[in-house]
Amino acid sequence: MFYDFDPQSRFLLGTAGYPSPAILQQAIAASGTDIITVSLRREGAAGAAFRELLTGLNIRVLPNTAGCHTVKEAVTTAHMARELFNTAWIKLEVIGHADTLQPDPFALVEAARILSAEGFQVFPYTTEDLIVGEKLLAAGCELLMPWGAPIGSGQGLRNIDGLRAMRAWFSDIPLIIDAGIGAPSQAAQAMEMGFDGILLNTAVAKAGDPIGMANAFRLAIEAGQAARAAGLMEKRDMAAASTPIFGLANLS
Ligand SMILES: CC(=O)[C@@H](O)[C@H](O)COP(=O)(O)O
Repeated sequence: MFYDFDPQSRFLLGTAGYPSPAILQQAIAASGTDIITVSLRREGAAGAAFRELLTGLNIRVLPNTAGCHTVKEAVTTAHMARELFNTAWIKLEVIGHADTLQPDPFALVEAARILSAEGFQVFPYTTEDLIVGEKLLAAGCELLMPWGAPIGSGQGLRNIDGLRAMRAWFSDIPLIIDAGIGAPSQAAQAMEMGFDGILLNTAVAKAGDPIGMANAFRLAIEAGQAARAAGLMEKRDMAAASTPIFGLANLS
């Protein structure tokens, strides 16, 4: 569950930077997503146009505070988002570093505390840091969104060990990988590791064929989820014959 919502799809899609609104609309349909995220600061007053684009699609909007660098900016943007989209959901981004777009953990926790106390259901974009994760939960968040890699980098899961530790540490908390996913195989890998969802934008929006790529990510995320559910084999250091020798005909 992501707060009060149990989505069918574990693919959360960003809506920025598509070649056209029509391609965005078709990419959303091809992704099979139940949740799209929209940037208030980038879309500005385009809320009405956005709602129109979603007509007929059974999709929940997760507004985000992309581009915010301070607690005040993020909180103000969240207030605007609530008005515009009539939702208590907010994907909270408070960027601390212009080059890496790394979240500012101190401002993030503070903004999460303020917004949670105001009744928002906060989806915090964070790192794989366990202590920051603990603080975000204490601030009122019910899920965490660790980065795979810096936004727009397409590097995939850059700190596998850190993410694995996070998955183990927060075993009962929904964890959604957010940002830095560049290829469907990386999304499948995260789902195989037991993450609960994947949020991405650039890899689809900037693909040669965004609709085809949205479909490819849908398949990969479903495959990773199914593989996890089916029980992946343990890795071994040594070979283990896959064909049993018991019952072999004696040819000597
Ligand atoms: C759209 C959005 O919310 C981004 O800030 C998000 O983090 C996606 O990152 P990528 O563009 O790297 O997929």
